[in-house]
Amino acid sequence: MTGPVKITSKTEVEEFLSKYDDFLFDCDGVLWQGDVLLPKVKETLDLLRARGKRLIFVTNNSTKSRKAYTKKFSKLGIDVTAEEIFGSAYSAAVYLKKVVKFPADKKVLVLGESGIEEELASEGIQFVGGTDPTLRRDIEPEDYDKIVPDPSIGCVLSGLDLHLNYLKLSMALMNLQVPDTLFLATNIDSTYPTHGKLFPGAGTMCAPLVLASKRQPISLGKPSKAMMDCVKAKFEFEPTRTCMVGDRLDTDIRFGQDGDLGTLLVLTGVNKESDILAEDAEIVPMHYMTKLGDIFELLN
Ligand SMILES: O=C(O)[C@H](O)[C@H](O)COP(=O)(O)O
Ligand SMILES: [Mg+2]
Repeated sequence: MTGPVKITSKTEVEEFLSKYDDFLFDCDGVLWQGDVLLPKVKETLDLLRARGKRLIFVTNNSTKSRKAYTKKFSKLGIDVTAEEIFGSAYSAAVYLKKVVKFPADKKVLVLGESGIEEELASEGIQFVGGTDPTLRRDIEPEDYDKIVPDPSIGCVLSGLDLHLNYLKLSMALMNLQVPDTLFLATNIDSTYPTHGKLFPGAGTMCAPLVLASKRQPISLGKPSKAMMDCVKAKFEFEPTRTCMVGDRLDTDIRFGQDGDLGTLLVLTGVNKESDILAEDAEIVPMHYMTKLGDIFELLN
């Protein structure tokens, strides 16, 4: 197996760029950490666009809808349309609408933020939970009798929820104990890279439910085939001329490999150089570089 090629020179960047027409960019840990753009990201994206490359943004972060992401990009000085963004909240909403054909008289119980709510609403799917402020409280003694399976709930959908609590977990578990209730996750990332550290990821929201319900969710984020099928259907790119750029081996790089794309790992997020150079490394990208901005810096 040829080892990963580290891109460190102008010649290597030119050779790398000549292989691809389309680039799928992961966001957290590649473009930014939290709300801070990583070095020379804007310059790199502008350079790729100037060379006629197509840019698509594929994020597992379900806290924002595609529309909300366009605002985040704009605040960071980068013009991106909602059509160029494909988030796990959108992936889950499309899956419920188009694959599950979720009944109009049923609701989704959401453990997550507004991104999930907005994408479900855009597909005409009813939901409860999510950012509902009445659920952001301790469980009270009188709740135990009130929390029962709700026949109007057809699905429990979990994502990165910055307001998780015992009350919401209890409501979700009651409904997951009904076998017909669908158990979905926007993604199951173990950690969330921000502020130079690793915080609990979306996977830690559904983990308690997996343990308690003895059920596994269907995950609609990277590296799921469901997400790749959706992205391929929407953008119709040529896999061998498309590169997935990510910071996480078990989501981004796996996603690219399973989709027969080229892969580039950047070391500004979850995984480090030692993870791919280790003898027992299971997932190894084709290429890697210290940060995405190296593309701009090495060419200038
Ligand atoms: O826990 C999460 O949801 C993920 O860490 C995070 O959102 C990943 O986002 P991405 O790197 O796919 O943009
Ligand atoms: Mg990432």
